[in-house]
Amino acid sequence: MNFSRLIKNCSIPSRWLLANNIRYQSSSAAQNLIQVDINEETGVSVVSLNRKPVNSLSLELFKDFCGVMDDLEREKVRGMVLKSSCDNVFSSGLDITELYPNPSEERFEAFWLWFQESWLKLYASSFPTVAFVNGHAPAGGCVFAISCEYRLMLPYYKIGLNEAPVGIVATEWVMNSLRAVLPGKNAERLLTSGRLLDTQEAFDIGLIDQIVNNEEEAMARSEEFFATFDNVPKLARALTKQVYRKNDLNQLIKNRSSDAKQFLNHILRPETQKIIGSYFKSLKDRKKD
Ligand SMILES: CCCCC/C=C\C/C=C\C/C=C/C(=O)SCCNC(=O)CCNC(=O)[C@H](O)C(C)(C)COP(=O)(O)OP(=O)(O)OC[C@H]1O[C@@H](n2cnc3c(N)ncnc32)[C@H](O)[C@@H]1OP(=O)(O)O
Repeated sequence: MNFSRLIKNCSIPSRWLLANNIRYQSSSAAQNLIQVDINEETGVSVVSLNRKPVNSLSLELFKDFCGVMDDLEREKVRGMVLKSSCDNVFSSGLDITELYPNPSEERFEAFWLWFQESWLKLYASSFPTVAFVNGHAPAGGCVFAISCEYRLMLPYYKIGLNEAPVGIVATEWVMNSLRAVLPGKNAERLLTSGRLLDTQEAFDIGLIDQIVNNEEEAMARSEEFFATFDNVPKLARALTKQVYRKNDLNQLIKNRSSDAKQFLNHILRPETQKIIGSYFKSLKDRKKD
């Protein structure tokens, strides 16, 4: 195998960004949408999604996430723990206001490309990744979690890919990330039913790896996970992960602009807009009851 070609092919940021003529520029330093804390002693970085109240995923959050991932690659961190700094919610998924009502083509295209970019950087990161699911993780929240290598979750929350009931078809690369974590038939059932599982159910079918009771425990379990790689050369580990995930990555890399167009066409269909609109209204109305 030609390793130098492989490394070049895995040079995640520049190759993929330049292909789409988009470059990282921190969009929201003042908003502090992502908090990063690197422990100098252990080399572990804790990345907290911080878009109050429920970490809905906006264009600005995706841009900042990509910037953070680039920084962590440069810093050569030993591992990353991804968590939320919002109460009770890991992430509520894509910000519905990016999808409804009828987004402008320009904004939506940028939104989707940065979302793809976030997934590519997380899914192919050279360092080990742990999701500490410290709150509900529907839809895009679940995608963040399944794109990491290891999942820890607090009890009594919900996780799953509920795109279908919201009128959205999860894209193929999202389905592939789920298939990488769950055996075929469970993955398909989770996607087609859009059912959200509670922590125990998610553990029972293998969607998460461990249930933890608090943050301290989560950090201790993460440290144990990172320690399993301490005697493995970093480059060999990273390339093994990237080659193992290569088919999933290539499926998106080869189809980035058609993926964005397809999703936009789907979102702009009047029937889809209607379903998302009534779903969003039901979210707002829930509070009034
Ligand atoms: C590596 C990168 C991976 C990224 C992957 C992303 C996407 C994957 C690909 C495919 C498609 C994905 C589609 C989606 O994600 S669509 C979004 C689907 N999300 C949901 O269905 C969740 C909806 N929210 C909830 O169920 C609940 O809010 C909650 C998360 C369980 C939290 O409940 P809680 O009671 O604590 O809060 P509220 O419900 O009162 O919410 C507070 C406030 O926020 C508004 N809100 C909630 N979710 C969203 C959202 N996703 N977008 C925009 N706004 C949201 C809610 O309406 C409230 O607003 P208010 O004005 O009433 O205060």
